[in-house]
Amino acid sequence: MCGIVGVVSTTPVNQLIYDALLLLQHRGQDAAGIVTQQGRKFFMHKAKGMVRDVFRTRNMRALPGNVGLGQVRYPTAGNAYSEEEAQPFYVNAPFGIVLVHNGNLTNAQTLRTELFQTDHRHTNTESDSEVLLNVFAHELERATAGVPLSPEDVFKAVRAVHKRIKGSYAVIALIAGHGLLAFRDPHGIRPLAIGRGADGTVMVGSESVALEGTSHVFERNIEPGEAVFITLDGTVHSAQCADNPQLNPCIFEFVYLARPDSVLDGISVYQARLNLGEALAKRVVSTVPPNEIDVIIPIPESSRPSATQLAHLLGVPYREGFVKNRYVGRTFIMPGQGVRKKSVRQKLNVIASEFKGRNVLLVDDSIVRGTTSREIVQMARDAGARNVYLASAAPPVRYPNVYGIDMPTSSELVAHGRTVEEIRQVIGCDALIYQDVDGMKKAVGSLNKAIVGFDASCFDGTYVTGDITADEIARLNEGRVGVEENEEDTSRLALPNAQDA
Ligand SMILES: O=P(O)(O)OC[C@H]1O[C@H](OP(=O)(O)OP(=O)(O)O)[C@H](O)[C@@H]1O
Ligand SMILES: NC(=O)CC[C@H](N)C(=O)O
Ligand SMILES: [Mg+2]
Repeated sequence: MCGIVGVVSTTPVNQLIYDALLLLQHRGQDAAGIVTQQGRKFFMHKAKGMVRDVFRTRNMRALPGNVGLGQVRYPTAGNAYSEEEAQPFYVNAPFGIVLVHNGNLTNAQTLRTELFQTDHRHTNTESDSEVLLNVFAHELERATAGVPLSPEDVFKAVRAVHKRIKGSYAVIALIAGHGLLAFRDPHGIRPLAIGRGADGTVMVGSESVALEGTSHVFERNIEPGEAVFITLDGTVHSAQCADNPQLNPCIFEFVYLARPDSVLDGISVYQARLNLGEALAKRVVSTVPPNEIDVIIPIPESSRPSATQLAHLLGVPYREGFVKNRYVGRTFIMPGQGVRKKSVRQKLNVIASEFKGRNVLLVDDSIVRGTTSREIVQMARDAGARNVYLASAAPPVRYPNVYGIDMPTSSELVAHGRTVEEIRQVIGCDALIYQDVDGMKKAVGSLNKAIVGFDASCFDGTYVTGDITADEIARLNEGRVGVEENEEDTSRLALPNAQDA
């Protein structure tokens, strides 16, 4: 999950791309980059860090032109610490292409070998996105009938890309002197939308909030498998480039990744979270009678809509018991377990009066490694809570994610191989209530009946692009830097009074 944006306008786009990236900052905090084009020349600035830190005034001044793209990175492949793997990526032939990618390729290693041995192309990083760019460049070279490029040439290249690459990919690319291309994988796992400004500016971005927050009107989602090519005069061409497109958006976008004020694939993220809270209410009453709960407290930020709806339905007061330091980013998308753990305490502090002598029900949107929950439950106890119950608006996360969420191995997931009772003991709460998988799918899916199925692989172990074997998962993690050495293997966590599963 990264944030991507692309713009074709008649006025300078540097500030517009910067503003859109700020609105997508929650999708990636590790690196940021922008490329603009003036004449035939690309201007690029990218570095590690958040948008505000990466772009100083001098960098912004050095990004001229009326067309461009940008990305905020959340590393899920390659090297989380490498400056070179910040996006956009550039290749000089054919024409000159820069590209940004949200998602994760599951056959990047095979493609890297193929690129070298068959296509004779060099990749210089461990990033799957660089592989994607080179596959696209190779196919564009083959598809080009003449200069200037026709939209049909571009679509032909995208068709070939869909045949070669596997995994999840929402992509925006700028082809020098020709236009801006956007396409989505045949399952539409990662989101991508297009909209327009009053002056005719065309914008493509990961979430509707990037369009609306910069005064553009959302027009539609890019369809799974579809490619949209916007020529430099703002004309939009589009074509379906996949043989069997099927919309299977990632359900974790609705649980945690996306901003609540976004609408993705026709579903309001906020409404999805309210529905998850409603479904969770039914699960809570069967475990803890509402009259034994004095107060419901969300774990800020993402669980708030679900917690309000849960409190409303149970008729229990909703209170704020944790204050979030707004200057600390999202902890889940930080690379490395050490920094994630430290950041929970830096990020959240208790209002002790809300806990003292009370039975509290804490609500989170999801429990992944259990980093947040274990700290929070202890903080609630230290603040004097009598009983600390914990409810999760998502089901247990039991399987690795291979589509762009940083959950590469099952051993780091607190729910992997454990019963709910065992997880409860690891987290240290007095009762633990999870959403169930069907309840989650219904809660979100009822908001757009056209969606036949979600990618819910981290919850149900079903991979929409075809079965992913344990070997493939291991191969995907080869060459990853910035995860393993810091990662805490939760299978080694001691259970207080029980044997590990
Ligand atoms: O079990 P864990 O491995 O700790 O992961 C789950 C937690 O991480 C996320 O919060 P985060 O701080 O990233 O963002 P938020 O402020 O949007 O809730 C999520 O909302 C959970 O609170
Ligand atoms: N999560 C993402 O979308 C990341 C994109 C790409 N796989 C990277 O690691 O840079
Ligand atoms: Mg959270």
